[in-house]
Amino acid sequence: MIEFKAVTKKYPDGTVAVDSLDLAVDAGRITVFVGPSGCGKTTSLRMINRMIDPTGGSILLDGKDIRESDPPLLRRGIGYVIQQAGLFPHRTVIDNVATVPLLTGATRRAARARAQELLELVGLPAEMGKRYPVQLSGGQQQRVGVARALAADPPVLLMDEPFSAVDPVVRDDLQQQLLRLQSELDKTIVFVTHDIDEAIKLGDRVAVFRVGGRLAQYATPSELLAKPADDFVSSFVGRDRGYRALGFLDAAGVPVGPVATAKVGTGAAEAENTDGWVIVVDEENRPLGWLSSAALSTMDTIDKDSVVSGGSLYNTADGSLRSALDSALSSPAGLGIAVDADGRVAGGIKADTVLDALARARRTGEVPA
Ligand SMILES: Nc1ncnc2c1ncn2[C@@H]1O[C@H](COP(=O)(O)OP(=O)(O)OP(=O)(O)O)[C@@H](O)[C@H]1O
Repeated sequence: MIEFKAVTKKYPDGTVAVDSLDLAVDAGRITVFVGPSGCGKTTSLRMINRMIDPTGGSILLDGKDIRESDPPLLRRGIGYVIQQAGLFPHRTVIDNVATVPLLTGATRRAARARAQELLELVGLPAEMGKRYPVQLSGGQQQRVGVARALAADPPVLLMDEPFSAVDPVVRDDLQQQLLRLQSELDKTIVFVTHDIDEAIKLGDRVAVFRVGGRLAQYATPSELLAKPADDFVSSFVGRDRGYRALGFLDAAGVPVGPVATAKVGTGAAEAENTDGWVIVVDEENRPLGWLSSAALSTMDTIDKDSVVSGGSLYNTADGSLRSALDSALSSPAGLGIAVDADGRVAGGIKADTVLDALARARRTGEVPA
Protein backbone atom coordinates (compact mmCIF):
# COMPACT_ATOMS: atom_id res chain seq x y z
CA MET A 1 0.00 0.00 0.00
CA ILE A 2 1.12 3.55 -0.74
CA GLU A 3 -0.08 6.32 1.57
CA PHE A 4 0.13 10.03 0.93
CA LYS A 5 -0.15 11.91 4.21
CA ALA A 6 -0.72 15.65 3.88
CA VAL A 7 1.75 15.69 0.99
CA THR A 8 2.58 19.09 -0.45
CA LYS A 9 4.94 20.05 -3.24
CA LYS A 10 5.84 23.66 -3.67
CA TYR A 11 8.36 24.31 -6.46
CA PRO A 12 11.09 26.90 -5.85
CA ASP A 13 9.25 29.46 -8.01
CA GLY A 14 6.32 29.30 -5.58
CA THR A 15 4.01 27.06 -7.67
CA VAL A 16 2.05 24.75 -5.41
CA ALA A 17 1.77 21.67 -7.60
CA VAL A 18 0.31 19.39 -4.93
CA ASP A 19 -1.56 20.71 -1.94
CA SER A 20 -1.94 18.64 1.20
CA LEU A 21 -2.75 15.37 -0.50
CA ASP A 22 -4.17 12.56 1.63
CA LEU A 23 -4.74 9.36 -0.26
CA ALA A 24 -4.18 5.61 0.13
CA VAL A 25 -3.35 3.56 -2.96
CA ASP A 26 -4.52 -0.04 -2.52
CA ALA A 27 -1.99 -2.83 -3.02
CA GLY A 28 -2.59 -5.05 -6.02
CA ARG A 29 -5.02 -2.62 -7.62
CA ILE A 30 -5.00 0.00 -10.36
CA THR A 31 -5.36 3.53 -9.00
CA VAL A 32 -5.74 6.27 -11.58
CA PHE A 33 -4.84 9.93 -11.07
CA VAL A 34 -6.91 11.99 -13.47
CA GLY A 35 -7.52 15.70 -13.91
CA PRO A 36 -6.92 18.64 -16.23
CA SER A 37 -3.47 19.70 -17.37
CA GLY A 38 -1.27 21.13 -14.63
CA CYS A 39 -3.27 19.74 -11.69
CA GLY A 40 -0.30 17.94 -10.16
CA LYS A 41 -0.79 14.35 -11.35
CA THR A 42 2.76 13.82 -12.59
CA THR A 43 4.28 15.55 -9.60
CA SER A 44 2.27 13.28 -7.28
CA LEU A 45 3.35 10.20 -9.22
CA ARG A 46 7.03 11.11 -9.27
CA MET A 47 7.07 11.70 -5.55
CA ILE A 48 6.35 7.97 -5.09
CA ASN A 49 9.72 6.93 -6.55
CA ARG A 50 11.52 10.02 -5.23
CA MET A 51 12.20 11.58 -8.62
CA ILE A 52 10.66 14.56 -6.83
CA ASP A 53 10.72 15.05 -3.08
CA PRO A 54 7.73 16.58 -1.28
CA THR A 55 8.15 19.87 0.56
CA GLY A 56 5.63 18.79 3.19
CA GLY A 57 4.00 15.65 4.53
CA SER A 58 5.15 12.10 3.97
CA ILE A 59 4.66 9.12 1.68
CA LEU A 60 4.64 5.62 3.12
CA LEU A 61 5.28 2.49 1.09
CA ASP A 62 4.09 -0.58 2.96
CA GLY A 63 4.17 1.44 6.13
CA LYS A 64 7.71 2.76 5.68
CA ASP A 65 8.48 6.42 4.99
CA ILE A 66 10.11 6.49 1.56
CA ARG A 67 12.53 9.20 2.73
CA GLU A 68 14.29 6.46 4.66
CA SER A 69 14.95 4.50 1.45
CA ASP A 70 17.89 5.04 -0.81
CA PRO A 71 16.33 6.26 -4.13
CA PRO A 72 18.08 3.76 -6.48
CA LEU A 73 17.12 0.88 -4.18
CA LEU A 74 13.58 2.18 -3.82
CA ARG A 75 13.24 2.35 -7.63
CA ARG A 76 14.17 -1.30 -8.05
CA GLY A 77 10.81 -2.12 -6.54
CA ILE A 78 8.98 0.49 -8.59
CA GLY A 79 8.67 0.14 -12.37
CA TYR A 80 8.14 3.34 -14.34
CA VAL A 81 6.51 3.72 -17.76
CA ILE A 82 6.25 7.05 -19.56
CA GLN A 83 4.49 8.40 -22.60
CA GLN A 84 7.18 8.00 -25.25
CA ALA A 85 8.31 4.64 -23.83
CA GLY A 86 11.78 6.14 -23.24
CA LEU A 87 13.64 3.24 -24.85
CA PHE A 88 17.38 3.28 -25.51
CA PRO A 89 17.52 3.97 -29.27
CA HIS A 90 20.85 2.21 -29.89
CA ARG A 91 19.91 -1.02 -28.19
CA THR A 92 17.76 -3.76 -29.65
CA VAL A 93 14.36 -4.36 -28.15
CA ILE A 94 15.53 -7.44 -26.29
CA ASP A 95 18.54 -5.60 -24.87
CA ASN A 96 16.31 -2.74 -23.79
CA VAL A 97 14.26 -5.15 -21.71
CA ALA A 98 17.28 -7.17 -20.52
CA THR A 99 18.99 -4.05 -19.15
CA VAL A 100 17.34 -4.21 -15.74
CA PRO A 101 17.94 -7.91 -15.01
CA LEU A 102 21.58 -7.38 -16.08
CA LEU A 103 21.90 -4.45 -13.68
CA THR A 104 20.52 -6.53 -10.86
CA GLY A 105 23.10 -9.26 -11.39
CA ALA A 106 21.50 -11.75 -13.80
CA THR A 107 23.80 -13.43 -16.32
CA ARG A 108 23.46 -12.23 -19.90
CA ARG A 109 21.79 -15.47 -20.88
CA ALA A 110 19.30 -15.37 -18.01
CA ALA A 111 18.57 -11.69 -18.63
CA ARG A 112 17.79 -12.34 -22.29
CA ALA A 113 15.63 -15.33 -21.48
CA ARG A 114 13.68 -13.20 -19.01
CA ALA A 115 13.38 -10.41 -21.58
CA GLN A 116 12.03 -12.87 -24.13
CA GLU A 117 9.42 -14.08 -21.66
CA LEU A 118 8.35 -10.51 -20.93
CA LEU A 119 8.04 -9.60 -24.59
CA GLU A 120 5.72 -12.54 -25.00
CA LEU A 121 3.77 -11.48 -21.94
CA VAL A 122 3.07 -8.05 -23.43
CA GLY A 123 2.05 -9.60 -26.73
CA LEU A 124 5.09 -8.99 -28.94
CA PRO A 125 6.31 -11.73 -31.28
CA ALA A 126 9.79 -13.09 -30.43
CA GLU A 127 11.36 -11.90 -33.70
CA MET A 128 10.73 -8.27 -32.74
CA GLY A 129 13.39 -8.64 -30.08
CA LYS A 130 16.06 -8.15 -32.71
CA ARG A 131 14.72 -4.83 -33.94
CA TYR A 132 15.66 -1.36 -32.78
CA PRO A 133 12.99 0.86 -31.19
CA VAL A 134 12.74 3.07 -34.28
CA GLN A 135 11.65 -0.01 -36.27
CA LEU A 136 8.56 -0.44 -34.10
CA SER A 137 5.19 1.33 -34.14
CA GLY A 138 4.29 3.63 -31.25
CA GLY A 139 2.03 0.97 -29.73
CA GLN A 140 4.74 -1.69 -29.97
CA GLN A 141 7.26 0.66 -28.34
CA GLN A 142 4.80 1.15 -25.48
CA ARG A 143 4.59 -2.61 -25.03
CA VAL A 144 8.38 -2.78 -24.83
CA GLY A 145 8.26 0.05 -22.28
CA VAL A 146 5.85 -1.98 -20.16
CA ALA A 147 7.97 -5.14 -20.54
CA ARG A 148 11.04 -3.21 -19.43
CA ALA A 149 9.26 -1.78 -16.42
CA LEU A 150 8.21 -5.30 -15.43
CA ALA A 151 11.70 -6.76 -15.89
CA ALA A 152 12.73 -6.45 -12.25
CA ASP A 153 9.33 -7.83 -11.22
CA PRO A 154 8.58 -4.75 -9.13
CA PRO A 155 5.51 -4.90 -6.89
CA VAL A 156 4.68 -1.29 -7.84
CA LEU A 157 4.28 0.14 -11.34
CA LEU A 158 3.99 3.86 -12.07
CA MET A 159 2.56 4.73 -15.47
CA ASP A 160 2.53 8.36 -16.64
CA GLU A 161 0.18 8.85 -19.62
CA PRO A 162 1.67 5.72 -21.18
CA PHE A 163 -0.91 5.37 -23.93
CA SER A 164 -1.65 8.96 -24.86
CA ALA A 165 0.67 9.18 -27.86
CA VAL A 166 -0.97 6.35 -29.81
CA ASP A 167 -4.14 6.32 -31.88
CA PRO A 168 -7.45 5.35 -30.25
CA VAL A 169 -7.60 1.82 -31.66
CA VAL A 170 -4.07 0.98 -30.49
CA ARG A 171 -4.81 2.66 -27.17
CA ASP A 172 -7.84 0.48 -26.66
CA ASP A 173 -5.71 -2.56 -27.39
CA LEU A 174 -3.00 -1.48 -24.93
CA GLN A 175 -5.62 -0.81 -22.26
CA GLN A 176 -7.10 -4.30 -22.68
CA GLN A 177 -3.62 -5.75 -22.54
CA LEU A 178 -2.86 -3.90 -19.32
CA LEU A 179 -6.08 -5.19 -17.72
CA ARG A 180 -5.23 -8.72 -18.82
CA LEU A 181 -1.68 -8.44 -17.51
CA GLN A 182 -2.90 -7.04 -14.24
CA SER A 183 -5.34 -9.91 -13.78
CA GLU A 184 -2.30 -12.22 -13.87
CA LEU A 185 0.24 -10.07 -12.05
CA ASP A 186 -1.65 -8.18 -9.33
CA LYS A 187 0.75 -5.23 -9.27
CA THR A 188 0.09 -2.05 -7.37
CA ILE A 189 -0.35 0.29 -10.32
CA VAL A 190 -0.60 4.07 -10.21
CA PHE A 191 -1.66 5.34 -13.61
CA VAL A 192 -1.77 9.01 -14.65
CA THR A 193 -4.05 10.22 -17.43
CA HIS A 194 -6.01 13.33 -18.37
CA ASP A 195 -8.60 11.15 -20.12
CA ILE A 196 -11.57 10.38 -17.90
CA ASP A 197 -12.67 7.51 -20.15
CA GLU A 198 -9.31 5.84 -19.71
CA ALA A 199 -9.52 6.42 -15.95
CA ILE A 200 -12.98 4.86 -15.75
CA LYS A 201 -11.95 1.91 -17.85
CA LEU A 202 -8.74 1.04 -16.06
CA GLY A 203 -9.13 2.23 -12.50
CA ASP A 204 -10.23 0.14 -9.57
CA ARG A 205 -10.23 3.54 -7.89
CA VAL A 206 -9.90 6.95 -9.45
CA ALA A 207 -8.50 10.10 -7.85
CA VAL A 208 -9.80 13.24 -9.57
CA PHE A 209 -7.46 16.22 -9.11
CA ARG A 210 -8.29 19.85 -9.65
CA VAL A 211 -5.81 22.55 -10.61
CA GLY A 212 -3.80 23.64 -7.59
CA GLY A 213 -2.99 20.03 -6.77
CA ARG A 214 -6.07 19.36 -4.68
CA LEU A 215 -7.91 16.08 -4.55
CA ALA A 216 -11.50 16.64 -5.68
CA GLN A 217 -12.77 13.08 -5.25
CA TYR A 218 -11.37 9.61 -4.70
CA ALA A 219 -13.81 6.83 -5.52
CA THR A 220 -14.56 3.80 -7.64
CA PRO A 221 -15.49 4.56 -11.26
CA SER A 222 -19.16 3.72 -10.73
CA GLU A 223 -19.34 5.95 -7.63
CA LEU A 224 -17.73 8.80 -9.55
CA LEU A 225 -20.29 8.52 -12.31
CA ALA A 226 -23.25 8.06 -9.99
CA LYS A 227 -22.31 10.55 -7.28
CA PRO A 228 -19.83 13.19 -8.37
CA ALA A 229 -18.73 15.10 -5.26
CA ASP A 230 -19.23 18.59 -6.68
CA ASP A 231 -19.74 20.63 -9.83
CA PHE A 232 -16.11 20.36 -10.86
CA VAL A 233 -16.12 16.54 -10.76
CA SER A 234 -19.55 16.47 -12.31
CA SER A 235 -18.45 18.51 -15.30
CA PHE A 236 -15.14 16.64 -15.55
CA VAL A 237 -16.74 13.20 -15.61
CA GLY A 238 -19.95 14.56 -17.09
CA ARG A 239 -19.56 13.91 -20.78
CA ASP A 240 -21.79 10.98 -21.78
CA ARG A 241 -22.13 10.14 -18.12
CA GLY A 242 -25.39 8.24 -18.45
CA TYR A 243 -24.08 6.25 -21.38
CA ARG A 244 -20.81 5.42 -19.63
CA ALA A 245 -22.66 4.30 -16.51
CA LEU A 246 -24.16 1.53 -18.68
CA GLY A 247 -20.67 0.05 -18.71
CA PHE A 248 -21.22 -1.11 -15.13
CA LEU A 249 -24.46 -2.92 -15.78
CA ASP A 250 -24.33 -6.57 -16.71
CA ALA A 251 -26.15 -7.35 -19.95
CA ALA A 252 -26.66 -11.01 -19.05
CA GLY A 253 -30.46 -10.64 -19.06
CA VAL A 254 -30.67 -9.03 -22.48
CA PRO A 255 -32.22 -11.45 -24.97
CA VAL A 256 -30.22 -12.15 -28.09
CA GLY A 257 -32.28 -12.56 -31.26
CA PRO A 258 -31.59 -14.20 -34.62
CA VAL A 259 -29.24 -12.80 -37.23
CA ALA A 260 -28.82 -13.87 -40.86
CA THR A 261 -25.34 -15.28 -41.46
CA ALA A 262 -23.42 -16.32 -44.56
CA LYS A 263 -20.21 -18.30 -44.61
CA VAL A 264 -17.29 -16.80 -46.49
CA GLY A 265 -16.33 -18.76 -49.61
CA THR A 266 -19.78 -20.26 -50.07
CA GLY A 267 -22.11 -19.41 -52.94
CA ALA A 268 -24.04 -16.19 -52.49
CA ALA A 269 -27.24 -17.98 -53.45
CA GLU A 270 -26.88 -20.20 -50.38
CA ALA A 271 -26.89 -17.23 -48.02
CA GLU A 272 -29.93 -16.97 -45.80
CA ASN A 273 -32.70 -15.07 -47.45
CA THR A 274 -32.88 -11.57 -46.08
CA ASP A 275 -34.18 -8.22 -47.15
CA GLY A 276 -31.53 -6.31 -45.24
CA TRP A 277 -28.05 -7.33 -44.20
CA VAL A 278 -26.22 -10.58 -43.51
CA ILE A 279 -23.24 -11.03 -41.29
CA VAL A 280 -20.41 -12.85 -43.06
CA VAL A 281 -18.65 -15.42 -40.89
CA ASP A 282 -15.52 -17.52 -41.22
CA GLU A 283 -15.29 -21.31 -40.98
CA GLU A 284 -15.45 -21.04 -37.17
CA ASN A 285 -18.57 -18.87 -37.27
CA ARG A 286 -16.61 -15.77 -36.25
CA PRO A 287 -17.88 -12.50 -37.72
CA LEU A 288 -15.92 -10.88 -40.56
CA GLY A 289 -18.28 -8.03 -41.46
CA TRP A 290 -21.59 -7.21 -43.07
CA LEU A 291 -22.94 -7.54 -46.60
CA SER A 292 -26.09 -5.79 -47.74
CA SER A 293 -28.56 -7.99 -49.61
CA ALA A 294 -28.09 -5.66 -52.59
CA ALA A 295 -24.34 -6.36 -52.63
CA LEU A 296 -25.01 -10.05 -52.11
CA SER A 297 -27.23 -10.20 -55.16
CA THR A 298 -24.33 -9.04 -57.38
CA MET A 299 -21.84 -11.75 -56.36
CA ASP A 300 -21.46 -15.48 -56.98
CA THR A 301 -19.19 -16.37 -54.09
CA ILE A 302 -19.01 -14.54 -50.81
CA ASP A 303 -15.56 -13.06 -50.43
CA LYS A 304 -14.31 -11.34 -47.35
CA ASP A 305 -12.95 -8.30 -49.18
CA SER A 306 -16.44 -7.09 -50.04
CA VAL A 307 -17.74 -6.96 -46.49
CA VAL A 308 -18.48 -3.72 -44.68
CA SER A 309 -16.72 -3.74 -41.38
CA GLY A 310 -19.14 -4.00 -38.52
CA GLY A 311 -19.33 -2.02 -35.34
CA SER A 312 -18.25 -3.20 -31.94
CA LEU A 313 -19.09 -6.72 -30.81
CA TYR A 314 -21.07 -7.60 -27.73
CA ASN A 315 -19.57 -10.49 -25.81
CA THR A 316 -22.32 -12.49 -24.13
CA ALA A 317 -19.82 -13.95 -21.64
CA ASP A 318 -19.00 -10.69 -19.90
CA GLY A 319 -20.65 -7.84 -21.81
CA SER A 320 -22.18 -4.76 -20.23
CA LEU A 321 -25.33 -2.92 -21.29
CA ARG A 322 -23.01 -0.34 -22.77
CA SER A 323 -21.25 -2.83 -25.01
CA ALA A 324 -24.60 -4.35 -26.00
CA LEU A 325 -26.03 -0.94 -26.91
CA ASP A 326 -22.85 0.18 -28.62
CA SER A 327 -22.82 -2.94 -30.79
CA ALA A 328 -26.36 -2.17 -31.97
CA LEU A 329 -25.73 1.55 -32.54
CA SER A 330 -22.42 1.08 -34.33
CA SER A 331 -23.60 -1.65 -36.68
CA PRO A 332 -24.38 -0.63 -40.27
CA ALA A 333 -27.34 -3.01 -40.10
CA GLY A 334 -28.74 -1.47 -36.90
CA LEU A 335 -28.35 -4.90 -35.35
CA GLY A 336 -25.48 -5.55 -32.97
CA ILE A 337 -23.55 -8.80 -33.16
CA ALA A 338 -23.43 -10.87 -30.01
CA VAL A 339 -20.53 -13.32 -29.78
CA ASP A 340 -19.74 -16.05 -27.28
CA ALA A 341 -16.54 -16.34 -25.26
CA ASP A 342 -14.78 -17.88 -28.29
CA GLY A 343 -15.82 -15.02 -30.55
CA ARG A 344 -18.45 -17.05 -32.43
CA VAL A 345 -21.68 -15.39 -33.52
CA ALA A 346 -24.36 -16.00 -30.90
CA GLY A 347 -27.06 -13.80 -32.42
CA GLY A 348 -28.17 -10.24 -33.03
CA ILE A 349 -29.04 -7.55 -30.55
CA LYS A 350 -31.26 -4.50 -31.04
CA ALA A 351 -30.92 -1.14 -29.33
CA ASP A 352 -34.57 -1.30 -28.25
CA THR A 353 -33.98 -4.60 -26.47
CA VAL A 354 -31.09 -3.07 -24.53
CA LEU A 355 -33.18 -0.05 -23.58
CA ASP A 356 -35.96 -2.36 -22.37
CA ALA A 357 -33.39 -4.15 -20.19
CA LEU A 358 -32.27 -0.78 -18.84
CA ALA A 359 -35.87 0.16 -18.03
CA ARG A 360 -36.23 -3.16 -16.18
CA ALA A 361 -33.02 -2.52 -14.24
CA ARG A 362 -34.43 0.86 -13.24
CA ARG A 363 -37.69 -0.69 -12.06
CA THR A 364 -35.87 -3.24 -9.93
CA GLY A 365 -33.69 -0.46 -8.49
CA GLU A 366 -30.45 -1.82 -9.95
CA VAL A 367 -29.84 1.63 -11.37
CA PRO A 368 -31.26 4.87 -10.03
CA ALA A 369 -34.21 6.07 -12.12
N1 LIG B 1 9.99 22.00 -12.05
C1 LIG B 1 8.92 22.78 -11.92
N2 LIG B 1 9.04 24.06 -11.50
C2 LIG B 1 7.96 24.87 -11.34
N3 LIG B 1 6.70 24.47 -11.55
C3 LIG B 1 6.52 23.20 -11.98
C4 LIG B 1 7.61 22.29 -12.18
N4 LIG B 1 7.10 21.11 -12.61
C5 LIG B 1 5.77 21.27 -12.67
N5 LIG B 1 5.42 22.51 -12.30
C6 LIG B 1 4.07 23.07 -12.19
O1 LIG B 1 3.34 22.32 -11.24
C7 LIG B 1 1.98 22.16 -11.64
C8 LIG B 1 1.66 20.68 -11.70
O2 LIG B 1 2.42 20.08 -12.73
P1 LIG B 1 2.30 18.52 -13.11
O3 LIG B 1 3.24 18.24 -14.21
O4 LIG B 1 2.42 17.73 -11.86
O5 LIG B 1 0.79 18.49 -13.61
P2 LIG B 1 0.02 17.39 -14.45
O6 LIG B 1 -1.34 17.32 -13.83
O7 LIG B 1 0.79 16.15 -14.55
O8 LIG B 1 -0.11 18.10 -15.85
P3 LIG B 1 -0.11 17.50 -17.36
O9 LIG B 1 -1.37 16.69 -17.49
O10 LIG B 1 -0.15 18.75 -18.20
O11 LIG B 1 1.13 16.71 -17.51
C9 LIG B 1 1.85 22.89 -12.96
O12 LIG B 1 1.37 24.17 -12.72
C10 LIG B 1 3.28 22.95 -13.47
O13 LIG B 1 3.46 24.07 -14.30
